[in-house]
Amino acid sequence: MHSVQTDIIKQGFMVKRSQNKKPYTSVNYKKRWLSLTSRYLIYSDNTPENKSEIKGRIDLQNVHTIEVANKFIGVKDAKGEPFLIGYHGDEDYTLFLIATDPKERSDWIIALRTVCADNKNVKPFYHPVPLSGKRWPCCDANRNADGCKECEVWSLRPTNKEISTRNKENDLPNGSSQTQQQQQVSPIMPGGAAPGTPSSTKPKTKVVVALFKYKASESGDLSLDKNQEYEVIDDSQEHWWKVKDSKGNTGYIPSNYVKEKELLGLQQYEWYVNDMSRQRSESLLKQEDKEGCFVVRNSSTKGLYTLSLYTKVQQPHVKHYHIKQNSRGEFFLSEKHCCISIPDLINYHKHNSGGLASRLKTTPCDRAAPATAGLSHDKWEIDHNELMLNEELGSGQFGVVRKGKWRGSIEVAVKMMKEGTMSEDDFIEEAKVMTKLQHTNLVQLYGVCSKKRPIFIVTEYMKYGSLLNHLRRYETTLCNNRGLLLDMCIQVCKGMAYLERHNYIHRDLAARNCLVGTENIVKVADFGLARYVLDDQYTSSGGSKFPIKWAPPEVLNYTRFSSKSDIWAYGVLMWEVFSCGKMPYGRLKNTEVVERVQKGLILEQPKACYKEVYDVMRKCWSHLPENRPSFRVLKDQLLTISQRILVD
Ligand SMILES: Nc1ncnc2c1ncn2[C@@H]1O[C@H](COP(=O)(O)OP(=O)(O)OP(=O)(O)O)[C@@H](O)[C@H]1O
Ligand SMILES: [Zn+2]
Repeated sequence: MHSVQTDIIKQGFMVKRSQNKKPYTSVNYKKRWLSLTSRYLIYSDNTPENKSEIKGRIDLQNVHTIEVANKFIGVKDAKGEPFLIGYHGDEDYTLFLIATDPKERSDWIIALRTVCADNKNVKPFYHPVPLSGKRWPCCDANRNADGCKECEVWSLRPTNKEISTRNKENDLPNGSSQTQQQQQVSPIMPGGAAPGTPSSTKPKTKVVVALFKYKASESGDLSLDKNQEYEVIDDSQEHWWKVKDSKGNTGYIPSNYVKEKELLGLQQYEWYVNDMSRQRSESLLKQEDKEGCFVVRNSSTKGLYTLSLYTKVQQPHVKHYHIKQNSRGEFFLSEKHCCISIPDLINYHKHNSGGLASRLKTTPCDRAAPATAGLSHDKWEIDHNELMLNEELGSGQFGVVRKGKWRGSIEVAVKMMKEGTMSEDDFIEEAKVMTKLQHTNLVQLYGVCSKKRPIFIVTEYMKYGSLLNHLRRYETTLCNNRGLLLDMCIQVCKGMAYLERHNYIHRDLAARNCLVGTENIVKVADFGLARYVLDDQYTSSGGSKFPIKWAPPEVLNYTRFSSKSDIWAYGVLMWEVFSCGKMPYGRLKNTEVVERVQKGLILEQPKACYKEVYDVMRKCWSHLPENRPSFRVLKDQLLTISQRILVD
């Protein structure tokens, strides 16, 4: 029997996966009684009343990851909703638990994250499935590889409704008479399941809410109405889930258009824009140009929020306010007006400016929905006849790029590949994989038209064209806004960190291969394409079209590409950004550049560049690849620099 009953925050039965601390012992799943205290997560073989024996416990101080796991965590027909807890012991361990339904899972996750809220060394990435042998099946990386999936921000605040329906006793076993010490529940402290739900209730299905409208294009797809709820039938594939609407219709929908209802948090509000940077929020609000227009975004300090507000008083500008919390956990912008939740606080300031530059009046409207991973479920071959081709957007090595529309509704860019420029069959095979790469800062590949020649590559359309042209066109305004330049670099870094996490090498990263869209979004394009080019003027480092000025010594000498050669190119890209589109090494000939690089001479610090940012570039140009940072590390460093330079 354990004796820490006084401090129980949450308890209940769950299925626990054996932890396989020794390799090659067989995996088992056992029903366990879990007790969460402020210090430990304890698992026993039974309830304390029925003579329980403690089987193990985790010291919560060591927890670094608390995330939803993939449905299939190694057992064929596991029912329920898995999640995982990563923690340090003498090694790094992951505990997989399976809750009966989505609500119970999210209650456990929120309760655990609340207890662990102040933990140090919380990890930014994780693998959503157990290690298999020496590899991670999710990303096929080896066991030491960093996670392939981004962790959620831990400070998911429950809504008011959740707070009021909270009941601390409902997770106790039926008929239990034990008294619990009242846990110290601050208003933001999440609690257990809804009142009166014994832990043996029927598993509830996962319900998602549509964040965007979606129009089904194939018969197997389902349209989404914004804010409507859908029941999830099959979420075993990453990007397309099968769901059921309220009328009983079923079909596939893009998973990035919905969010699990239980985890919705602030995302149900129009004004919440998630991870948008300070610079991008300014672009968005200025574009909208309405007094009192505002958004709430994640601040650059993880777990905090910032209100960005547009006002024309005196002159049009955007003000940024940290949303602070007092010792009681209440939120405020000015200390006189504290509210129990962020939505309440926003509501308050809709009626009272309460010290802000303006009352909160409107939010930006008609924001574009994100690109989907392919144009429909399991679709990457696109019918030529369904593409309407319009004006030319530009042309490159491979041929002409034209703006187009798919089935009269979705704007796309169509790259018409000059015949004989690429090994087509290999590329078409690869395109299946590439449509599955999905990130805010990557230009989405929708698919290919490969049944006729020339083949078309169909991608997301980006309104402002290549980053290089954009930098040159807006040189005067951009070079006075160094914060925006740094933000562009950070956006590219995020896209590249995603590729790095998926062991995907770009091979031709440069400002000309990034594209700019609305709200100053920057995305990386043409990743991996270089492998399929047949022209050896382009592929061999001695060739006249080879991107020598973006290549590190090991590529020049041995054509050795890696994520670290992408890092070198990224340093050059940063240089391009901060010099507003200048040609690296000016008019030096390729042979002269090679000589310089071999001697260890590097590009000079551009005028508009911060010293700290130039230091980062120099690290990217370390002669030995292993001395260069990774994109994952770089991203954090750049965010820290941006935080220091601009008061958020
Ligand atoms: N998805 C897109 N949306 C909008 N414009 C695009 C898109 N893709 C390409 N463009 C435009 O077409 C131009 C040519 O693109 P392309 O990728 O073929 O060549 P490039 O990148 O300039 O050169 P290279 O082929 O040597 O890499 C770009 O500079 C850009 O202006
Ligand atoms: Zn993985």
